[in-house]
Amino acid sequence: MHMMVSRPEQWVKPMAVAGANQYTFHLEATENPGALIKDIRENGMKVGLAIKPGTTVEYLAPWANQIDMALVMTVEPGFGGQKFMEDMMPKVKEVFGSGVHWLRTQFPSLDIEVDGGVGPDTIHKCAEAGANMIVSGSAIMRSEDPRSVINLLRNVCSEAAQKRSLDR
Ligand SMILES: O=C(CO)[C@H](O)[C@H](O)COP(=O)(O)O
Repeated sequence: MHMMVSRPEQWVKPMAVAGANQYTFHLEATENPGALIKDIRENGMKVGLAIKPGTTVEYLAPWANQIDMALVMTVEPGFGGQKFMEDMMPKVKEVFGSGVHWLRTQFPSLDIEVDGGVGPDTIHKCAEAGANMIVSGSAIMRSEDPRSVINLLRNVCSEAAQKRSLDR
């Protein structure tokens, strides 16, 4: 579950009771991420931690060893159909030339999800940066052939992951 809500603390137990196996909350929405991570684990769920475009990845990094998935939003949260923000990709990967390496390099086994504006035109950027989980709404729902779009998105991510593991 991606809980795009304020006060995410209040929904942990209800979501666990409803059968959720992962609870993703927004870093910006809580004053105590550590306590919330502990509570989610104690309720038997995996932990996802999301950051909005305006939040730098340095705020997420201290929690990266305690979570299962980092979610880098590539649009402002709110609604589907927005334009993919390519300038979020350095949060996932390396900024060429600067020597700064981010999530995929520092946390090779972390699940990294991108959400917003992801489709056939933008998936290569996400996959090459190192995202291995994606959310895609409009690109699939507005397609005349959703199945082929899903297959394409899946294949591009798998091939990039395979290439990364061979390069290591
Ligand atoms: O919930 C979202 C933003 O708040 C998602 O980005 C959205 O549902 C994904 O849709 P799209 O692929 O059209 O960006």
